[in-house]
Amino acid sequence: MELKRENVLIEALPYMQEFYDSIMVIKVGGNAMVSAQIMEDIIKDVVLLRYVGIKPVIVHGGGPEITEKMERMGKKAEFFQGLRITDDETMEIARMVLVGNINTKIVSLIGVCGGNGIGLTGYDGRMILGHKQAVKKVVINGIETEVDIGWVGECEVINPDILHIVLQNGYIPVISPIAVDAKGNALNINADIVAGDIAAALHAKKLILMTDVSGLLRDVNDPSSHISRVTLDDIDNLIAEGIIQGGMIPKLKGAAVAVKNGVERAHIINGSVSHSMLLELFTDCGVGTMVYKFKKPKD
Ligand SMILES: Nc1ncnc2c1ncn2[C@@H]1O[C@H](COP(=O)(O)OP(=O)(O)O)[C@@H](O)[C@H]1O
Ligand SMILES: CC(=O)N[C@@H](CCC(=O)OP(=O)(O)O)C(=O)O
Repeated sequence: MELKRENVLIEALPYMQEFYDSIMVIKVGGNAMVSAQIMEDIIKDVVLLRYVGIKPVIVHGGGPEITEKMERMGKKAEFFQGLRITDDETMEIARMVLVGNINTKIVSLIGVCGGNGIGLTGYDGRMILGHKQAVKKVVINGIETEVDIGWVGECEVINPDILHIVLQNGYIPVISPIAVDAKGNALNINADIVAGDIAAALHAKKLILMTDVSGLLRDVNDPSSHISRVTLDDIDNLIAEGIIQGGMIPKLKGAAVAVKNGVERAHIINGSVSHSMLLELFTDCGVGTMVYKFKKPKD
């Protein structure tokens, strides 16, 4: 049956009413930013949200770009449990790529699409205060070894004041996942974790995590094994069963922090499919995986 255009628009009305004036934190992963066209489509959607009275906040990643830049500079990217081992030089490269390149590009695109973006890092307004993660202990061949993952941080405090100021004035904040420690050192934090913490601190209505898969899959190689809903209680089991792996772990952890702290729902969606965010937010058929706190709502 052909869906009439006017029906699509009218289906959006109750959602627009519900979301009016609410804050939504949108995390755009490096893997979602697959092409200039996709990037533009994502930003157009964000600007549309602003024009229908929603207050979007973007947190961006850029892991693949950091790796590419490191390799071009003759440096091997190494990870420990999904976190980039970040020595002095890697921190410099990460800041160059995240702040100097990706953040500026997103802010510029927002302008081109008719919105007002403003680029921020954890330094601005002392927004993301953190500390270096402790040295990790691992057992290799039966011998306990210490692994220092360098300038990788953990959020301690989020000061959302600067975000409220810019949101109140109609800007779309664009946040790089860089925190600052008490001595002023920069810290590299996974962008999903930053997005979860920011959504919690802002008491956002929703956290939307955009990546390159259509949400959580029971079998990562089988797109038909899509899981459309998970509760907070499901997450630990799915990690323990090995179903949630690699880059999906920080996403679910970020989603869990947000939802535990009052964000109504978190959604993991495929950002590399054009306008997936509009479908998730404004139509009756969601397209990703929804993370929520309590028992499953009725189908
Ligand atoms: N159960 C799972 N369902 C879907 N994706 C998974 C799952 N477990 C691991 N993944 C991996 O997580 C990746 C997304 O995380 P990541 O590469 O960090 O993306 P981003 O750069 O968007 O943050 C997927 O491309 C997929 O390979
Ligand atoms: C500590 C750590 O691993 N930080 C990440 C920050 C960027 C990020 O999270 O990017 P994606 O969202 O594209 O994965 C990194 O250096 O890759």
